[in-house]
Amino acid sequence: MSYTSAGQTHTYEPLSSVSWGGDHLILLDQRLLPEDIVYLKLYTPEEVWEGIHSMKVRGAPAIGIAAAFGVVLGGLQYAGDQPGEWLQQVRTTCDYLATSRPTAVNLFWALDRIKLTAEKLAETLSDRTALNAALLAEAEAIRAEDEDVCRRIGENALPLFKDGMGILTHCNAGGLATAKYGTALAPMYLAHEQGMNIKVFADETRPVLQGARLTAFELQQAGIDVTLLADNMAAMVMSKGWVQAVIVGTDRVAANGDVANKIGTYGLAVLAKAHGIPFYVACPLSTIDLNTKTGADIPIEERPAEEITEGFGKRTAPHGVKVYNPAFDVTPNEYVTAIITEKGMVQAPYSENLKKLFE
Ligand SMILES: CSC[C@H]1O[C@H](OP(=O)(O)O)[C@H](O)[C@@H]1O
Repeated sequence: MSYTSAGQTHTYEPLSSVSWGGDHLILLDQRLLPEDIVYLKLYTPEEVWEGIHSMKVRGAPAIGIAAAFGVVLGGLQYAGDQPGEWLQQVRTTCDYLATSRPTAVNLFWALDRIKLTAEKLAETLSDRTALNAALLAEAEAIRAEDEDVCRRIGENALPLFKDGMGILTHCNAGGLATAKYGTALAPMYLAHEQGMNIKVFADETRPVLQGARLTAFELQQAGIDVTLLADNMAAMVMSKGWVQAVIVGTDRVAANGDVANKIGTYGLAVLAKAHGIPFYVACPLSTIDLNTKTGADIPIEERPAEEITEGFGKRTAPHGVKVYNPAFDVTPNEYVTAIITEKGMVQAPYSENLKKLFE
């Protein structure tokens, strides 16, 4: 990727969160960013499950991509010569990886897709090597398609931006959460490539600090003007007139347009409405789940208390204190100005307009 500043063209290669290493999955351990860049080699579905569950890899599309390669690792573990047994191994691996995290629908979308592919392959192929090679090709396709989809989301969201605009975002919906470019951050990269001066305000996003550790890192690496905020500062920044748009990613959009995203998003949407600021959600169609009727039906992950009580490398709360640590919240569709996808922008009435995306 590249951008021009002061007449100088700068090129850089953004970090890749998930890639295939021939017979293993390569994961960038996002828990260690921004201080340490550590790539892990994973050889078993169990390692992939743990990588997703512990958030070494995180972000809805990236989770789905990692899980797809995890299923390939499961297929490679089968040593027999019966396609039916290989298929059962693949199905068992899919069911296992589906238990790694509950909210991001891309996990289940990717697992369903790779399982369906395996079922079709087992009808026509009998050689184990051929079966595994074809399943790997599907996982690679999921990854490659996500990169293209994210770029198209960026292109569709770009018209919402203009020179000098202040944009606030929450958590990390950047290249680290996807195959490349990200969703909410994709238009920021394109705007910057085209010489547009945007000012991004990134919420730190407690308790896992994806905004501080990942979004600020990504945007600084790209030379984009980014200001880091504590999560309690958004209202003041909006009241100063510094923000003209909020754009976030999502982990699951319900059929009625309710949006599950990182905890704190709902509050931002209410603040944006109160200040007359548009609130945009950027996502691929693989994050829109028409089978989930409303936000009330979206499973919300609760994570360990230690994420809150032991941040910053030291204890930050008394032992034994009760902790509530939901990783996501749901923004009702009436707070969502528009949802930007690879197929274009969708606005209310979401129940009918989201359905049209799949027709
Ligand atoms: C482009 S999906 C990004 C989405 O995923 C994040 O959750 P987590 O870091 O817990 O995987 C967050 O909700 C982002 O908006």
